[in-house]
Amino acid sequence: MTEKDANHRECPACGPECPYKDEVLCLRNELEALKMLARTDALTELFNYRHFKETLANEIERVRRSNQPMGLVIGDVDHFKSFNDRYGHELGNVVLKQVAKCIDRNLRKLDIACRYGGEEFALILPGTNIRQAERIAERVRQAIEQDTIHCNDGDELHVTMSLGVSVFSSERNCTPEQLVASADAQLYQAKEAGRNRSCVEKLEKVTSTPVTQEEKAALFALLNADEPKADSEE
Ligand SMILES: Nc1nc2c(ncn2[C@@H]2O[C@H](COP(=O)(O)OP(=O)(O)OP(=O)(O)O)[C@@H](O)[C@H]2O)c(=O)[nH]1
Repeated sequence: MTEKDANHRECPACGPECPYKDEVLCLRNELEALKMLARTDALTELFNYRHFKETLANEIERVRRSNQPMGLVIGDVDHFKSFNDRYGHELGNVVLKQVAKCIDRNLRKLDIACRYGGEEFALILPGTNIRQAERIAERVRQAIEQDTIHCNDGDELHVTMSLGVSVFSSERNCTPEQLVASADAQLYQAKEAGRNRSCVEKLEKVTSTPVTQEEKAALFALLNADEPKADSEE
């Protein structure tokens, strides 16, 4: 919106002649800025954990309705404690900011990058299947590996990241917490396997949907057929 448009906007409370129009519009803008701030991590400027939690729950609902899968990647900077101990917390913070930028550069517009906590990052990837999520995780991993951190004394440093990849689809029945736990388990595998790698959840292909006895009975009733006595007799 141009400045001219903004000046001609009606007051949302009392219409065009409202004497408090400018004040109300200004407060409204401030409220929007505060809302954004409440969802942003102060250090990295990515979304924060609060936004992650809300968005993950919403995206899971969207998958259930749209049938489009969603990827979840959790990444953790390798040996970050040693890095902090050796180079100091301030440089550690510089690294976290740079890692965040690197992640952001390597995602698509619709992807949602969050700081999960400490040196952990979470990426919500709407409309993404497990193979695509794996490719994105690898792209991020390689970009971080190739990025150079320039220190004030001229030194050049590098960090790496381990990542766990999981996916939610409409065939899957799990809670947001279980999905996070599954990506976390893959992250653990990546650390165990030597770090600086991504590990992907092995999904069992769902070939049939389990049907309850009640659903079976209802189906047979609909078809006016006799229900077999027990599964073992079929
Ligand atoms: N500089 C800085 N350090 C942080 C921040 N948040 C967490 N850390 C540090 O990140 C380190 C995480 O260490 P660990 O969880 O032991 O893991 P690690 O050393 O990265 O080892 P692996 O994950 O096993 O590769 C701790 O030393 C925390 O103090 C932060 O905002 N800034």
